[in-house]
Amino acid sequence: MESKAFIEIMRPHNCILAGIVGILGALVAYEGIPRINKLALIFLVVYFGCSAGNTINDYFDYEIDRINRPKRPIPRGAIPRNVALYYALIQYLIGIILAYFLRVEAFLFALGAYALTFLYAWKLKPLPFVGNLAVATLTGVTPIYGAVGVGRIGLAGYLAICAFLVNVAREIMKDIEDVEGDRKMGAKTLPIILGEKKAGIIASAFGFATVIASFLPVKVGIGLGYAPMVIVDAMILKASIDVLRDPRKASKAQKSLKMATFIAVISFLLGALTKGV
Ligand SMILES: CC(C)=CCC/C(C)=C/CC/C(C)=C/CC/C(C)=C/COC[C@H](O)COP(=O)(O)O
Ligand SMILES: CC(C)=CCC/C(C)=C/CC/C(C)=C/CC/C(C)=C/COP(=O)(O)OP(=O)(O)O
Ligand SMILES: [Mg+2]
Repeated sequence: MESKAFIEIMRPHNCILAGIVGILGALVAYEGIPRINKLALIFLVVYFGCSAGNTINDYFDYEIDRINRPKRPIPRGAIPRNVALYYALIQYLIGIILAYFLRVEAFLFALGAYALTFLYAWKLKPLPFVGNLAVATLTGVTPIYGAVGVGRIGLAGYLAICAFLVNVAREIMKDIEDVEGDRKMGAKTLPIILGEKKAGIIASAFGFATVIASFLPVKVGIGLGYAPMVIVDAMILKASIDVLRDPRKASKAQKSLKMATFIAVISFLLGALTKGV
């Protein structure tokens, strides 16, 4: 067993970003700075929900990852499959214990989100579009989780709409990217059911919807710090137009959406901290 594989299987880059989005949700909802211990708990509950979800995802995706992602920890033999299962359950337990120290609504919210990450990996992923919606919902509610953790919703609702829409677009683009391996395994993803061209049209529609939704916070006077959103919208528009024209560009487009998401999170944070400027 490789010890570093226990970090790798978490996909920490995703989980750190998700945890930051949880804190962002709390900041834009609270319109101020909540207590640091509360922000730390929100970050960790989201982090462990994401890391446990990634770990259990690789546990259930063992067969398909042997084709699509053979270098991942389980297919390459760095972590035995049964050890990955126990490791995921331990991460779930840590996150739930930490959630207990937040308000009861946040504890129950975490239970539901954790259950959905497990259900996605276990049963929902092979279902056409349902799997995409499940991941996008989990990703979308992350800022809402931070807001629930501090007891208000505020601007976090706009963050959630954008997060949901951009992740539906990205998940469909990832399915187009994985269509060969998924077809061999009999998965029923949107590009397999409808064809790559139609799936590309749907993905780009969600991309365009994200750009429109990204203007919502401007309505409520988010600050000048929001200016980097112009770069985000340009990246999303280009990725969406590319996939609309040629679904074979889905791999590059999904990576571009991931980068756009990272810049958008920073833009929302700066915008919230400069609200009214
Ligand atoms: C206008 C715009 C783009 C706003 C962004 C809104 C926003 C706050 C997005 C953040 C969403 C979020 C919580 C991202 C965290 C990263 C994450 C867990 C994404 C979901 O990943 C699932 C994906 O299938 C994992 O695949 P991969 O990234 O290839 O490992
Ligand atoms: C709101 C709370 C408390 C937690 C949310 C936790 C978060 C941010 C979840 C985000 C979505 C997520 C990371 C789900 C885990 C499952 C996952 C990795 C989905 C994508 O996996 P696949 O569709 O198999 O694609 P790859 O494995 O090829 O990346
Ligand atoms: Mg997977």
